[in-house]
Amino acid sequence: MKALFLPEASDYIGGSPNESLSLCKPASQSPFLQGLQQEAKKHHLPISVGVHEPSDNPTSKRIKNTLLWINANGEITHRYQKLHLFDLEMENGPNMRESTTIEPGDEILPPFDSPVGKLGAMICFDLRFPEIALALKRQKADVLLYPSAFMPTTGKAHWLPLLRARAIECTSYVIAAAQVGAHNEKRSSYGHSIVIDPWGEVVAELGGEKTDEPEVVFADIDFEKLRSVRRALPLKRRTDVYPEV
Ligand SMILES: O=C(O)CNC(=O)[C@H](CS)NC(=O)CCC(=O)C(=O)O
Repeated sequence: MKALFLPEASDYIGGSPNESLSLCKPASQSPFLQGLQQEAKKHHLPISVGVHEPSDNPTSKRIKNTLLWINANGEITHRYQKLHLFDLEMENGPNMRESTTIEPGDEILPPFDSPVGKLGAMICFDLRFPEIALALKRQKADVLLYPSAFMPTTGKAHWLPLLRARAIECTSYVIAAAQVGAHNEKRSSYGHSIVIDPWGEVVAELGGEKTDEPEVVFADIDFEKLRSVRRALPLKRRTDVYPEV
């Protein structure tokens, strides 16, 4: 059983807020998504993909940043809308204001079954908020998804330790497919797509030498490993002392 995991914003990364808005299409009118749906069906391969989608409010000047699950019949069966938006203001750049173009979601998508385990959906900047990962783990997620387009500056400093921490503290697999290289004059992404096991060990990663080229990496999800780590390290929370998330 296999599944394909693609990054955040796999449809496009705009060079400006206006470009991002103007390129946005509903799923039913997106040639990119329709292509993926056909391929999913043809190869019987479920696909997780991050895209942009229009707001439900037709007068909104913002769009949604979503993660879609396309099942092996080519149908979109799950949709998570990014909760935390990336606003960054460093003294000498880079700056980023995702909240000007993106409308935040307001719910956690309950983990859902897939051929590669029960999946918990998050997107990129959500990685910095352990509460959402812990809530998904509590709802029985086996695998945490962080499709991303991390910035090179923050990526170098934070990508790996944050992802390993989420895997270790949730005793869960982490799959983080990431955008890589230059998108336009202003934007480029850190890359380093990675799969981490529930013990915190990196089982597959991209990056290495040619960090700027698109690549694919394969990894196995070992359910016996998942069970044995959780058995050995039960992490019983003191929700009598602090609130459960
Ligand atoms: O803009 C798009 O179309 C796609 N979305 C993104 O690239 C988003 C928002 S700008 N990137 C991040 O959240 C990076 C977070 C990050 O780098 C960090 O947390 O350090």
